[in-house]
Amino acid sequence: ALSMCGLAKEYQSADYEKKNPWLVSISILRPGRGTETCKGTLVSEKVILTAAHCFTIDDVADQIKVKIGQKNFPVAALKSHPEYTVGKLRNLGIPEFYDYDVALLTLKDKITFSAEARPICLPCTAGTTRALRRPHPQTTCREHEQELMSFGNIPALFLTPCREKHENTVGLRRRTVRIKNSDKKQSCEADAKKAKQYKNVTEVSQVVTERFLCTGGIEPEVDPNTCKGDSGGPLIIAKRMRYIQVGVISWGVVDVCGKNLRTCDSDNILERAPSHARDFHINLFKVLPWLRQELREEGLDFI
Ligand SMILES: Cc1cc(Br)c(Nc2ncc[nH]2)c2c(Cl)c[nH]c12
Repeated sequence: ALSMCGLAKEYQSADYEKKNPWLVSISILRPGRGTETCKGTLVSEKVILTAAHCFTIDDVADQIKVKIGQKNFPVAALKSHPEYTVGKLRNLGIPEFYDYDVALLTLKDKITFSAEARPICLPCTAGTTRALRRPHPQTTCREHEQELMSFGNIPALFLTPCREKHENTVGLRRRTVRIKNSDKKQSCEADAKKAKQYKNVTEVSQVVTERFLCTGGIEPEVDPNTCKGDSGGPLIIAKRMRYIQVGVISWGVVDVCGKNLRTCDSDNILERAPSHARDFHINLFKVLPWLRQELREEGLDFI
């Protein structure tokens, strides 16, 4: 049977690889310049979705290490979105521009799905129609967007590493945020100008384009924030224990983490982040033509 996307072990004692079997850790080895780490998601038997800004023009596939569950997988190819151009606005004094900040890694070999390695659901695929318990093929892509991204501030979640208090191991925590999609959208986007890299931004729409979803801040509730290392990770909407990825974590206004990991226990919920600490994610509904094209042979059955 077609593998079911967005399905995870839910029992409390399951380790985090089983609770988030699509989460991929990506390390890019740069001889003499250390290693950059990013996150990504498994979207088919051999393709990983992540952020384009994790890579530089000189990175080649064999420098990239991918870990899913506890296993490492070699990478065959890296392809960033053709419209991603980080230096596009340099002449306006804007050093980093994250429009179309998405990329796909293709693994050398197909992965056998297991409790530790399973794909997440992507918008406008038959898998998401099934996950939403809607009739296939009658259900349309527009209906996916209406059901998932309807009006209002949409509850969503992202995953961030944390330090297990007692052992010295790294855990993973689901953090709930609200996608500001209505009355709070304007003020969410306006805070982009408070990023130190964006002091020369005159018009917010220069850096917050149509491709972005905005989370963070303290209205209607305090949202946790991403860290740089979360780049490329998923922004997920959970519907009846099925998980659908609607965004890719791209950039944020304040790097609330710095070097030290936050502890996993939930007592430090009251983050010290300022109200203008916002995060911006590439909206997968806005890069569908590219996803369809690049994933056309992955058996995802786009609708
Ligand atoms: C997830 C993430 C990525 C990047 Br790149 C950051 N850096 C940045 N944002 C604006 C310009 N550069 C941040 C910050 Cl800051 C917080 N979270 C981030």
